Amino acid sequence: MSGTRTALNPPDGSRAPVRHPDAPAPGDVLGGHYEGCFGCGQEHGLRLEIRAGDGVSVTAEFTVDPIHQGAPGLAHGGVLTSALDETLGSLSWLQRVIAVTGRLETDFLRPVPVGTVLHLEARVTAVHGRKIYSEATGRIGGPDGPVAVRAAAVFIEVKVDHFLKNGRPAEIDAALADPDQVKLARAFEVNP
Ligand SMILES: CCCCC/C=C\C/C=C\C/C=C\C/C=C\CCCC(=O)SCCNC(=O)CCNC(=O)[C@H](O)C(C)(C)COP(=O)(O)OP(=O)(O)OC[C@H]1O[C@@H](n2cnc3c(N)ncnc32)[C@H](O)[C@@H]1OP(=O)(O)O
Repeated sequence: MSGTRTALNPPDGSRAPVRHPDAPAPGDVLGGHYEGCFGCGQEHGLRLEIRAGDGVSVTAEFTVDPIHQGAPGLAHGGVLTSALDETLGSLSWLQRVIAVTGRLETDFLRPVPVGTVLHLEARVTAVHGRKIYSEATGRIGGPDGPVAVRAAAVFIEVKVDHFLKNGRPAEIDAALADPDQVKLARAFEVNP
């Protein structure tokens, strides 16, 4: 097994993930975490609408449009990885923890034609300190269809400060001027 794979395996002493008591109910649509986000913003990008699942899991449907092509008539692998990344990132809502992608590995198992509705599912498998281990699949034809893409990831828990310190000031100032954005950031920081 390679070193990179090892980093995606929860170490000894990991704990099971815990669904936050105030997590959205299974089936509820999670709001986006930021309107400017390429993954979940509704004005541009992938416009993903993600729903809470059971346990610490989420689901989403991603329609592959012509702007998502890599080869003629087929989805670009980087776009599919972005859809997986966003779906995995939204597991934050179930745990009420802010986390960013540390490592993300995608297996591309089948080509995904334009027009496909990719059925995405992601879940947290384990937590070790600030490291959150998770997995996702994208299936063709329905939630039980064949797996076209599969990902394993480690997300790292961060505080709101991570964005305040590292983001470009223009966008940070605009986010801080938006009461809904500030309310969301506070809700994620208050964790029992
Ligand atoms: C007012 C504005 C508010 C806005 C936000 C408000 C609310 C938002 C709510 C939720 C949404 C949050 C996020 C967005 C969600 C979805 C979008 C999709 C997800 C993404 O697209 S997000 C962008 C891509 N992402 C990055 O932009 C990360 C760049 N990166 C860094 O910023 C640092 O690199 C960081 C912070 C990751 C770590 O830095 P650090 O100094 O804090 O921590 P440190 O290095 O000490 O690591 C601590 C432990 O993590 C292990 N560890 C670290 N890195 C690892 C790796 N790569 N692989 C495996 N393990 C790793 C260490 O081995 C150690 O493990 P151990 O504790 O066992 O020793």
